[in-house]
Amino acid sequence: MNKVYALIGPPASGKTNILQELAHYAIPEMVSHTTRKPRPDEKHGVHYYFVSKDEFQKYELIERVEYSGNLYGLSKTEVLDKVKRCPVSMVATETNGLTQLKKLLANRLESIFIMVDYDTVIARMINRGDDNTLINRRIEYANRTGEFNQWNTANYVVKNTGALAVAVRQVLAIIGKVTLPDKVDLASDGVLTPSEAKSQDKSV
Ligand SMILES: Nc1ncnc2c1ncn2[C@@H]1O[C@H](COP(=O)(O)OP(=O)(O)OP(=O)(O)O)[C@@H](O)[C@H]1O
Ligand SMILES: Nc1nc2c(ncn2[C@@H]2O[C@H](COP(=O)(O)O)[C@@H](O)[C@H]2O)c(=O)[nH]1
Repeated sequence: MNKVYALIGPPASGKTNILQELAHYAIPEMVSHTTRKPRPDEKHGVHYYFVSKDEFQKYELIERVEYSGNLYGLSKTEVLDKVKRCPVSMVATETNGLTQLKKLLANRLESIFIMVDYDTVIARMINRGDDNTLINRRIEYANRTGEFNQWNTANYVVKNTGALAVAVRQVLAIIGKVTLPDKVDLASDGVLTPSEAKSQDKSV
């Protein structure tokens, strides 16, 4: 059964960055439509389909939300195409989107909560160039919709307060894309178990 993993969590927890890294492993992301203006490094069709409010109304969306004064939504075509074609696909969404996707995808969908603390969220939003009004709106939304507490209900939790690569590796492990190296034969490597060492009178 083809699976979809939703990355959820507070603003600036790193959902977008993690999805960008996963793209290097050929793990596709469902691209949503938004009326928000692109950030400096964002590309149309990669991070979002950036559209006007009028255009936004024309798409057949399976879910939509107003978030911080902008509209966001996933088109039916985008979701069904990815579910049909891709063994694993990813999506970043806020709370309402997750609820809608669960209704549609049922047990094809699993959620991964990207956990960061409050202070880190604020610092990253300032660093990202978000202004104070936007930061306040996003924090208010996150508090109101329980985005800091979704670890309670998510299928998986990944902490993203250290190196991004660590969080990415954990997500890869959850979605079954990390293969373990071959098991090493410790005896043939000259490493002794404690009982072997004792029998050879070597301290360990
Ligand atoms: N592990 C990390 N260490 C340091 N900075 C990070 C880490 N992960 C992400 N960031 C930075 O935090 C900021 C927010 O990341 P990102 O945009 O991926 O978060 P997001 O969860 O998608 O946010 P939003 O929900 O607000 O769109 C970015 O500037 C990003 O570079
Ligand atoms: N319900 C939906 N939420 C979405 C969608 N695309 C993104 N998002 C979430 O919105 C916020 C804000 O994103 P930003 O890129 O403007 O900072 C974040 O939580 C995203 O995960 C969507 O199609 N539907």
